[in-house]
Amino acid sequence: MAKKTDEIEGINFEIIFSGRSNVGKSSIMRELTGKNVKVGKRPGVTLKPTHVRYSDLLLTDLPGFGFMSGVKDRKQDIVKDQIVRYIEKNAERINVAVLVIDGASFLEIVKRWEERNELPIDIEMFELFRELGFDIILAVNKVDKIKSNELDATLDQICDKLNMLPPWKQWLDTVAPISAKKGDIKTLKSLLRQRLHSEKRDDLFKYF
Ligand SMILES: Nc1nc2c(ncn2[C@@H]2O[C@H](COP(=O)(O)OP(=O)(O)OP(=O)(O)O)[C@@H](O)[C@H]2O)c(=O)[nH]1
Ligand SMILES: [Mg+2]
Repeated sequence: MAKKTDEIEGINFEIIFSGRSNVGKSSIMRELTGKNVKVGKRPGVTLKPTHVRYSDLLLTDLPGFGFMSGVKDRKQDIVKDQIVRYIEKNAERINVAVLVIDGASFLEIVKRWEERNELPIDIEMFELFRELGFDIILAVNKVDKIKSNELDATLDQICDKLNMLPPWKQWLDTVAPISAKKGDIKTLKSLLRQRLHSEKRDDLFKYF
């Protein structure tokens, strides 16, 4: 089982997985590590930061932002505060932030928020990660739900919303289209390895 502890000593490299509820953060952690991280059909499965540790490397699966089924609004706000507190408290040791989105519903959800004149929460988080100086990877998950002839255009529009000038292929260092469910996360793995390599931590490659 993955650990659920708040105080963890001796970590030199931390990678966080963050994003809206139900986008597949825990599925990615499970695929990446082979550990029995809890995943679920409804939003709001992960309610506390959940860790997988290898040596001095920590992978952290965060609870999701936003709607969670069967969870009260107030509780959602508490969870959101917890996430932001976790991120701010550990900002110094966090090297990489993987922002996970559901590629099949992202544009629709962003449109809904924009129609209400609100800043979509994913975009708010992306900006927070930038401000904190994290190296950001955008994992566009659930691409199995996007028609293959629409994939490039969808990825272009997603980049545009996050202030990355399209075409998305200019952002191959940042954007990883994946499908955790299909077990296809190789673009993400390769970006993570790139980050480990640039920190001279090739010794950690063996873990994924
Ligand atoms: N079609 C498809 N479904 C996926 C993919 N990845 C995950 N899912 C499904 O999405 C649902 C949510 O997955 P989780 O991994 O629990 O999502 P999460 O982001 O950890 O959710 P919270 O913990 O609630 O924030 C599950 O039903 C998964 O099977 C994918 O690549 N494609
Ligand atoms: Mg989860």
